[in-house]
Amino acid sequence: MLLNNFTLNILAVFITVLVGVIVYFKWHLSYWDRLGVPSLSPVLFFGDTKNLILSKCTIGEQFRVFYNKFKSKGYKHGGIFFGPIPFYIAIDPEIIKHILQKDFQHFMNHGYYINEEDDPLTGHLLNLENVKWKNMRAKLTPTFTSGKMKIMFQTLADCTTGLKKVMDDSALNHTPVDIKDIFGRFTTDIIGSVAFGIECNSLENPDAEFRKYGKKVFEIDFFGRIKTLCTFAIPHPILRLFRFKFYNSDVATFFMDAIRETVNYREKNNIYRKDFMHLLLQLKNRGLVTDDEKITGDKDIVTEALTMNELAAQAFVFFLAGFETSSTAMTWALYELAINPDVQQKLRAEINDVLRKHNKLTYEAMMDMTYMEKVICETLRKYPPIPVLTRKCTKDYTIPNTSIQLQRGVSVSVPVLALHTDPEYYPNPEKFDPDRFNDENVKARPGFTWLPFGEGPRICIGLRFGLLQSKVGLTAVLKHYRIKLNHKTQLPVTLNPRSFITSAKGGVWLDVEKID
Ligand code: HEM
Repeated sequence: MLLNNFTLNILAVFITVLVGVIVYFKWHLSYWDRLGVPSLSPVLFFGDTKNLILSKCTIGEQFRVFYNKFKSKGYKHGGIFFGPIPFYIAIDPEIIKHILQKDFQHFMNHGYYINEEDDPLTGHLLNLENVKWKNMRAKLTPTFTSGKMKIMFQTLADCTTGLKKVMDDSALNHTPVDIKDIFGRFTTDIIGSVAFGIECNSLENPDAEFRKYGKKVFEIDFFGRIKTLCTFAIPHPILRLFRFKFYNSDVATFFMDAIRETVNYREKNNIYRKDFMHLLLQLKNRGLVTDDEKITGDKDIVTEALTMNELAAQAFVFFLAGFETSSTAMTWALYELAINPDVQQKLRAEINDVLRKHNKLTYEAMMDMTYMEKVICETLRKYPPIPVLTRKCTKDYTIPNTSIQLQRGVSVSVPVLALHTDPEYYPNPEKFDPDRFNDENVKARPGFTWLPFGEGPRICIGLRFGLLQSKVGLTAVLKHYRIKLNHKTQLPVTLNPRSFITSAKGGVWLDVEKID
């Protein structure tokens, strides 16, 4: 009898807690309705993102479903639940413009996890917030000017030798290439060289350590997904209290050691090399970027210099943000060129004309390739490597022309893939048509409807470099090889739901024919 009473009491407590939790979550899930923002039909635990959490679609596709649902009802914005987390979605380009540019002070941060003490590589530009971000952005901006791109160009062009060798082997042996893997090795070699000052040789040796760890950063397994969700769901001060680390320790150790070794070697031997690492060393030792070859010596410090950990985190983000995005863009470009041979031929004709005029591959030649630019823009439209932009609301904000107030701390998103495939802005969006980026067509479209690099003060700092290395890679391939789609490519092509970056499930496989 005593036991029965005890059991009943436990049961009663359990049911009360359960009912309490359910009531709380029901109330929580009515957050957008209470605010007056159009919402969908969120359910417990999954929110509105069941398909995404169960890996049935990509984040870009999931947000496109939301976008279409809100837009079809005439709404300019909406509110969804990413699991239990409320996310505001801007649909109307005018609202997007306010968020990314006009009212930037309210949306300055990405909201990603940062723990400089226990996980120093998280202290990079993409993650930094508020004043720290502003200062770091100001310091790094001079490293990405067109002048600096020009200086680095040869280091970048040198990596095409390895690329051609791999393509030659494929053409000679009639073996199809997994082009994403080849371009991944190409951009690893480039960024390894310009950001770390290391000859990675991953084109020659696919098992090179740099390639191995570079891939590992992007391979998000089950625990990686849980970790990522934690960084959105749990307040960051609590995570920091428990010394939560985002990057796996083997990855962090590899990159920290590689950077430390390069820094020590260059400082000890006063080495000058035309690359990002040289500019980062100037920032560390002199506090600013200059046009000379000095990395140490007189202290010209005008602002605070970078610490060793800060330098390492910035070199790391150049790698993180620079290799997979560009290799993805080049992969999709070749996929489209393989299935649109007329566009491939037109682009090759431009490459031949421009290279004949300039005699060799130079920075100026790359700038002259205007059709190439359009092909890349159209590729980034159809397949934006980063399909959704995110921001954190950092100050309460009244949405323009409404009385709705977004609260500080709420996550905000811009559904890039959805905008890029909206027939209102891009008629017949499935068609690959570089002429959409002719001057008159660009002018006819509303602004803030092409956002592969983001926009506003937080726009991709490496935009120029990303475009440049994509142009160089495509030029090196198309000048010497005709490409066709190999039957190993899974058709119709679908997006890989296990990747945050917009990539093809099963990869893109190409047959390569050498042009004499
Ligand atoms: C095709 C190539 C690339 C694409 C599509 C791309 C795309 C993006 C996007 C969408 C963002 C976020 C912008 C926003 O939130 O508004 C970003 C930020 C960033 N990207 Fe890129 N990126 C590319 C290449 C590169 C390269 C080559 C580098 C460096 C070498 C780089 C470094 C960065 C950094 C450091 C940030 C953070 C900027 C900040 O928060 O201030 N990216 N990129």
